[in-house]
Amino acid sequence: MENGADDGAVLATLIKCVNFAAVKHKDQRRKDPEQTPYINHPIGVANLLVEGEVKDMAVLQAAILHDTVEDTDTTNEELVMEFGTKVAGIVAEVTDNKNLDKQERKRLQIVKAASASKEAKLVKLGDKLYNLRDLDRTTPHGWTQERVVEYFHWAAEVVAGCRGNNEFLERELDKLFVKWKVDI
Ligand SMILES: Nc1nc2c(ncn2[C@@H]2O[C@H](COP(=O)(O)OP(=O)(O)O)[C@@H](OP(=O)(O)OP(=O)(O)O)[C@H]2O)c(=O)[nH]1
Ligand SMILES: [Mn+2]
Repeated sequence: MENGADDGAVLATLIKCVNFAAVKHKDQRRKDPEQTPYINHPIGVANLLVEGEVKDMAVLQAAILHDTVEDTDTTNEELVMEFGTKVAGIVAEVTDNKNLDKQERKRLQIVKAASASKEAKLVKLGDKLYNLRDLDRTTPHGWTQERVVEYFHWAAEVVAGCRGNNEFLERELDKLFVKWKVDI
């Protein structure tokens, strides 16, 4: 069956989004021993949401863009201009304030998760699932086993505030929490 004009527009929007994130993250690598290109992470988070049958385009776009403001020179205004207020708003909700010290940033993620929008909670669930699967697969460069275990426990607290939004993502997260003996 031939694709309709609407399908073309949806695809064009998603490709623009992937390209924007790829350009912004172009010099970044993951912390795994293989130094995987960073862009694999945001694309992978969006792909987890697709596996979880998330259909909301704004959520999928926000997933692809979710680390651009936190980790690159991208501004919220730029996202508003390029992708609109809804997508930019979701990204803003999942963006840590890097001016705060790390402990405070981590504490705020737990506090803010519970009152976040459903859209932001979905991105958070995908982000945490991707990062925990990564930690389950391999240890980032320079991380001790204790730091990995701590991340699992902290992530479970953030995930607690995001529950009730996606059965697939929450089930996959729970499998990892059970494996790593984290109380849920
Ligand atoms: N597990 C894992 N994480 C990696 C790797 N490479 C980069 N990261 C990123 O590191 C962050 C988690 O490391 P932390 O030490 O807790 O955070 P920090 O980078 O902000 O200091 C995640 O950021 P984030 O996506 O913004 O999420 P989060 O900080 O909200 O958890 C994750 O995407 C890797 O190889 N494995
Ligand atoms: Mn992320």
